[in-house]
Amino acid sequence: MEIPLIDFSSGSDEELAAQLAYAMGEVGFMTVTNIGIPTEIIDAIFRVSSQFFERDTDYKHQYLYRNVSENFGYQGVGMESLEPGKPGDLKETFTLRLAPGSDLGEDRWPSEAFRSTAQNFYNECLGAATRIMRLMARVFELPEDFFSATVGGENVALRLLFYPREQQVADGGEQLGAGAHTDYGILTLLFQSGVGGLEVRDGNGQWIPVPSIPGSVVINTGDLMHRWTNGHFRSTEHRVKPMTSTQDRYSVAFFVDPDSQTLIEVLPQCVDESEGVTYPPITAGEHIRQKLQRSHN
Ligand SMILES: O=C(O)CCC(=O)C(=O)O
Ligand SMILES: [Fe+2]
Repeated sequence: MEIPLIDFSSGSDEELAAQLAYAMGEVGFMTVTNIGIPTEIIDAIFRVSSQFFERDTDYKHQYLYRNVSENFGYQGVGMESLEPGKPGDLKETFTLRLAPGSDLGEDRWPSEAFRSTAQNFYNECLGAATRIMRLMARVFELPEDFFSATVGGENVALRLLFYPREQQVADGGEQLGAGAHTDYGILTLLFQSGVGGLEVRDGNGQWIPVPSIPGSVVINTGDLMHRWTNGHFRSTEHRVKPMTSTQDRYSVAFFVDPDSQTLIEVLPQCVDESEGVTYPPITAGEHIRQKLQRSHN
């Protein structure tokens, strides 16, 4: 299995939609270049991220994550297991749900520069994600804003991720940087800083590395897209290997999920008589709540 590479600066919308349909239908992941997010904005979020994670534990603990309904704040190594039941992930994170519209107090943000950089980056990512969602709607011959109209922002989250170097791996190799999981919502944009470690699982259960290509963004579809399309778009399992070498790894993820009240029902055009409807309807809120709970126990 190869991760398809798609250049968004060339081709008509129809051609891009066809490439996207192939990538999401066969792999569930693609690497995209020229999505239109300015390099300075990407560089700035990585700068803010490393400045934060380099601080000491006492400092970072001032901004601790409190609960899954806020879905906001800092988590240290071991505080989350993306693969439920496994030892905690060897990563640190700063999660920012609804970065621009957040009504959490000033004291929850490390600095004004952190806040404005995160908000700028969030807005750019939302623009890029909207373009992708419109192409996805085209694939299923839906009105252009069918998917994007469900994304008001209440379940959209930006996440800064830091995988510190030289980790001691517990339980005979069971512990990972990020445990094997599928993402929850419509799609995820993932930016990597040049250090590899992300892997996706192919149909034979083999783990395939996703290279970190400078200037590119990795995009994958999540569970709710999988359900909506009756499995036509994949929600592919992925994980991050633990950083046991002398290199730190940074990444930034932007999760695009529908508003809680959105009822995710299999699209009629995705049902053919032989397969029937595979998934019962579920609200986006219920699905996201279940997944967040499972990884934060
Ligand atoms: O850090 C990465 O490369 C992937 C992180 C990830 O898959 C996630 O947070 O959902
Ligand atoms: Fe993920």
